[in-house]
Amino acid sequence: METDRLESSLWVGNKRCRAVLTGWHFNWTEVDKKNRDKKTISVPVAEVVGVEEGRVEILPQKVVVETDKDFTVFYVKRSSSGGSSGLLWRLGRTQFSCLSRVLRDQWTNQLRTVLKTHSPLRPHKLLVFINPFGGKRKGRKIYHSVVAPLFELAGISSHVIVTERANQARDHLLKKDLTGFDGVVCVGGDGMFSEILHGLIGRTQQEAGLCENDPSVTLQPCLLHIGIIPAGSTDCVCYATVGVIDPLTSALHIIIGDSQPLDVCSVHHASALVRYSVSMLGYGFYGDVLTESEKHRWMGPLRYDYSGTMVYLSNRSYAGIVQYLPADPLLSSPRDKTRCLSGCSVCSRSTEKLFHHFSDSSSLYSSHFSQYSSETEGEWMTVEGNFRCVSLTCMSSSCPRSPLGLSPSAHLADGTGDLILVWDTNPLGFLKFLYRHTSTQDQFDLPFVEVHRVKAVRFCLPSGKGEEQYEKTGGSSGGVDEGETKSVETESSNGSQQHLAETGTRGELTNEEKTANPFLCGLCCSKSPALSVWNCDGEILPFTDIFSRIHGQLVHLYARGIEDREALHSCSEECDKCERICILQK
Ligand SMILES: CCCCCCCCCCCCC/C=C/[C@@H](O)[C@H](COP(=O)(O)O)NC(=O)CCCCCCCCCCCCCCC
Ligand SMILES: Nc1ncnc2c1ncn2[C@@H]1O[C@H](COP(=O)(O)OP(=O)(O)O)[C@@H](O)[C@H]1O
Ligand SMILES: [Ca+2]
Repeated sequence: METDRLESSLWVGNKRCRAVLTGWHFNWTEVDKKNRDKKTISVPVAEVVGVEEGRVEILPQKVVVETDKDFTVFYVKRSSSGGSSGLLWRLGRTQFSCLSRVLRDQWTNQLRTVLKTHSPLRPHKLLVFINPFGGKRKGRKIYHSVVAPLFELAGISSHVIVTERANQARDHLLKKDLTGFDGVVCVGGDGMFSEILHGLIGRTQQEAGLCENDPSVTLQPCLLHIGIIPAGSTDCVCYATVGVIDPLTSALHIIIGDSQPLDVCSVHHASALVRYSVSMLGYGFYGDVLTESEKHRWMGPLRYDYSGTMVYLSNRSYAGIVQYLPADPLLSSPRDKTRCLSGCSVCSRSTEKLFHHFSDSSSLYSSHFSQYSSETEGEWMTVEGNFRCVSLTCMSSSCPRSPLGLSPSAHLADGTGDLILVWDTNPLGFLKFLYRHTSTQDQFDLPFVEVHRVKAVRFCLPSGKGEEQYEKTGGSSGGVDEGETKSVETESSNGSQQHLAETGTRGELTNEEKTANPFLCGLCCSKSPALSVWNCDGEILPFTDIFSRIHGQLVHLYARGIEDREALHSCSEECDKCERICILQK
């Protein structure tokens, strides 16, 4: 790396500094200070955003003062982020003065060369889709005032498309020429991200000659990276992969070419692909919340709180049979209280398994489709009963509404998902479950909740009951069968079934609770199970019977996972102890 090294005196304001550029870091230290006060500021080359000749400002407005001996370096600077779990990134800026123009040019050229050679994933050309109607309808403004100036500074050229209809971005990615693009950026919410996801996965499989409808196929990972500039309602994918909802932070992750692999869940019905999901595939409560919220789109992001309250008050439960293929319990567990953070070791181990130790996963799933198959890898579990909700998430699905998410210990890229089963319970119990999502209290530590780390899931309505036998949303048509039971079974994948246990419906009100709260009793005792829909990352699915499977690391985002705040020093300004520039508050 010695050829990349450059060292000289530079001035920052009226202070003389010794500046050193190696292949990995750009450091400057004030030289005239007494030894103990000496402070080195060190910026990893990977986090340099851009270098400009002269004295330059970019945000909030571009101001350039052209001079011969000055240059300005822009880089990532961290700051604490209020209530969110991750770190906010800001644009750090330092102006340097040199003794001569020749030295100035040497610094700017060398910095640019090092950037090119040591940050291979930085994008040069991006395809940007803006949903002008997402969230609070600020997508266009956010892109043009915050993101575009930074892309220009970083020398990224972008082709911008403001969408005029739903699915335009998906169709573009499926059909149009994508030559020369390094990545695709969506400015919008989870729905917009989902369009990009479908477009890119579909395009990649088309080009690889693979059939997406076959659930046993090992899908081809997408080469183009996806960037998300949050401008939606839930923004769960952004929050769960970056830790904050902040367009500037996300733009900086895109510029420096961060890379975060992400698991994707495919959803099939009757041997055809229905959709892909990354955040939440939810039946019951979340399905009904989505159905209700679509009627109130005009409320913007608040529609979910309003609809959530309405659906909660309607107090429904939903019957179903859930089958799941557990993941290896030795690798991790949804209740191990760990969190998937930047550089997560569970995800790294899974990268090795997925890509260096190639095995044909089709045998795992084919057994479930072909009853004649003799494959016996994995053992399917079966449960049946009445649920408040059944959710599958292949990441934590944290969002501002729920800072730790649906499954706080889920991993972004471990090739598994977490299946959360909330059995029918009394209204107070279910409220407790929901409310725990807003705090650090464990939502799985309730007697009517189960969570399983899984590789695949199947759901269907109880046998003999067609959809027509249920009331679509919330009608009450008689009492719950008093002696109702749920059953837990295992099924070896060659088809034989083995009965394991039988337990009564959980979560009924105790007599004391009934006396104390006749309203709740009235709410809870009069409904028969209802029929719901699947909420797949904010889209309603047209089928209730589904098969779903997790595809490890199918796409890559311009992100790096949530940075651990504790791992950074708590310094009040630029800090020589950190490898990074941080401005965390004490
Ligand atoms: C009492 C407080 C309860 C708070 C419960 C919070 C649970 C939050 C779980 C969030 C999981 C998010 C998964 C992400 C899904 C998104 O892909 C997807 C699409 O997003 P987009 O519109 O940005 O495109 N979003 C959604 O489907 C929204 C799901 C949101 C559910 C929120 C439910 C709020 C419930 C409020 C219940 C209040 C009961 C009060 C009783 C008096
Ligand atoms: N120009 C458009 N007009 C109408 N719908 C659109 C347009 N562009 C995208 N969409 C759709 O809008 C839906 C919601 O978008 P999203 O950006 O996720 O916002 P929100 O988070 O508020 O739901 C997505 O499913 C997307 O397909
Ligand atoms: Ca996962």
